[in-house]
Amino acid sequence: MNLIIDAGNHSIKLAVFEGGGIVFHQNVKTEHVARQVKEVCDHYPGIERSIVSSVGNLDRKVIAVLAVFCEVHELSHLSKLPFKNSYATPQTLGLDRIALAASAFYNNPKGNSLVIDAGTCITFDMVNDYGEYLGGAISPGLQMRYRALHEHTAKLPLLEPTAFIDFIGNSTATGIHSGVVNGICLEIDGVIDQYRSRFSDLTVILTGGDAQFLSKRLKNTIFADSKFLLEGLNYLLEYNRH
Ligand SMILES: Nc1ncnc2c1ncn2[C@@H]1O[C@H](COP(=O)(O)OP(=O)(O)O)[C@@H](O)[C@H]1O
Ligand SMILES: CC(C)(COP(=O)(O)O)[C@@H](O)C(=O)NCCC(=O)O
Repeated sequence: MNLIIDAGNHSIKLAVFEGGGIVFHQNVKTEHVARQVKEVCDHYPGIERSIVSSVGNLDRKVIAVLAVFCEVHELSHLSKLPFKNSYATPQTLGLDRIALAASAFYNNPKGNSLVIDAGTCITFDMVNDYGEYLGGAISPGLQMRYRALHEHTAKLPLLEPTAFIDFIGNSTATGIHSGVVNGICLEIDGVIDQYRSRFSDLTVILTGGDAQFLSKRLKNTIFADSKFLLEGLNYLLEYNRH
């Protein structure tokens, strides 16, 4: 069994894999991770290995707790990758983006894949049909856009994401919802179109905390998979076994 830890900027995800499939997964708040890791390891004594990917503020204590129970691989730019990484600054590439690229590569090794992760940020990551990771884009996420409008103005309220009726907002609230939600959807659809014009037979994956909310609002029909990143980390853990 493998224990997977994905520490994003919003939340930390724990998952247990057995024989390539997920048998347990959970979102945990930062302050509870060390305790939760111990509970999961106690509950699944079959856990032998673990991989940790952090782009957030994961307490080093979590790694120390984990090391008591199993072998730990801390994902880094020095980890072995199954694809060619052509990012110009591999040492600064987000570890979550490496995991997404790994998942894209394993799921579609001979095809073109674009992964869109709608989390704290929205990231776009491209793996081509030669198994080469090219990079992509980093854009503000859904909550971040609502918060930015509130925090950088005197008058705009902080709103929660909601379905809006028309792109012409006729009030402050509907104007904000249109700007944020309609803006993100047009951005994602537009970016997908750009990639489709350059790459034939492109597979597009949408994942991350806001994937479900956004997928039904996008023009492009794409596959939303919430476990995509965790599966990428599990592949990388197996790939980095000694
Ligand atoms: N339980 C939830 N209910 C509603 N929205 C959620 C929930 N959990 C996460 N989200 C949404 O997902 C986003 C974070 O996605 P996530 O993939 O967890 O981000 P990160 O990888 O940056 O930690 C938040 O901005 C929020 O909009
Ligand atoms: C872009 C990110 C902040 C996204 O983080 P997330 O929204 O998944 O929490 C993260 O992948 C990161 O810190 N990247 C480093 C810069 C780069 O990828 O080039």
